[in-house]
Amino acid sequence: HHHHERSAGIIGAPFSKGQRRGGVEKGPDLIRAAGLREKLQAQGCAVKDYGNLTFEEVASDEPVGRVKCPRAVGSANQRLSEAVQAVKKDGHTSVMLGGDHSLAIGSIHGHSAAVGELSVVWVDAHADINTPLTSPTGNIHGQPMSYLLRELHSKIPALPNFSWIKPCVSARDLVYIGLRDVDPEEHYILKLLGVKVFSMSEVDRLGVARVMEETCDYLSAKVKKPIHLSYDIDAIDPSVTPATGTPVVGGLTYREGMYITEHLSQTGLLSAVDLVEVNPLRGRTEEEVQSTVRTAVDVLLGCFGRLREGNHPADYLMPEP
Ligand SMILES: CC(C)[C@H](N)C(=O)N[C@H]1CN[C@H](C(=O)O)[C@@H]1CCC[B-](O)(O)O
Ligand SMILES: [Mn+2]
Ligand SMILES: [Mn+2]
Repeated sequence: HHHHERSAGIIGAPFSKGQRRGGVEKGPDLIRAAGLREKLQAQGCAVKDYGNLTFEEVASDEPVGRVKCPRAVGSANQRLSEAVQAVKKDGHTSVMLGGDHSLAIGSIHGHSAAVGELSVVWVDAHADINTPLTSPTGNIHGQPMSYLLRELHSKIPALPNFSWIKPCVSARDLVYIGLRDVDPEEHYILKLLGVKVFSMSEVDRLGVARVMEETCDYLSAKVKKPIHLSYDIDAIDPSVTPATGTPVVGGLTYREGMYITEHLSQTGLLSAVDLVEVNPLRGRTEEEVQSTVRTAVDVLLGCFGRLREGNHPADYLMPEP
């Protein structure tokens, strides 16, 4: 059993109740079918697949105020939190395959339970920081960060199956990349809390290399903390990843999407990754679905050391005649 430099613990979270479109629960198995495990192993990464979580059926889940499916979302994320904590305790980098972005609640909560203070890099067209009272839709996939930030705790009403959540992220330890569809209420919150944002305007102005340099300098300005990367596939342009619930034009190129994870991988601080919002039913053709799923896999391979220049095993020896 030779030593592996990197080790991935895969958790499938086939969950869709943080939003209204069926199909996103098929994400985990589609990403597996595209060869995630084999491709990670081929690049020298150890892999343990913990399988798909099974989420308890919630009988009646009437909205609370505007918030939809709170009981199912709260229960699913409590299970996910426990699962991520266990994967971290087993010594792996956690890889959570969604499912919708409400799953970041459990993923980040469980990661923090295992490692303590952490940084969050949120790659997304959206900020997903609405509170239950600011949300325009009531869909919890647009709200996950509001339950996790200490600075917003006083703005969050009690919800059924949410009382287990302890806010575990400080606004100073959060960076957004790729924003281009932010609700006014979210924009107010981001400004109020002084959250670091690299919207698509900054990506255009600075270029992705400078964005990543500034992201990492900003997050490690005081002390280097484990990084939680929460990657919504809709951060990338819909011309590349159309099979997703809330596509927005003007997104990251495939190349920028890869550069982000190549850069984060090389910090050695990447401790957990979410890859969410892949929805095959939102692809108009099989090719649209496959382009989306292949890109999701490539994003994850970048997290575990894959470089476009190529890679070779540390112990490789050229064949001798
Ligand atoms: C609501 C529609 C009309 C709008 N184009 C749209 O999608 N808006 C985003 C922004 N705020 C909304 C919400 O809070 O419900 C939507 C959340 C997207 C969640 B994500 O996980 O995909 O990032
Ligand atoms: Mn999004
Ligand atoms: Mn999102």
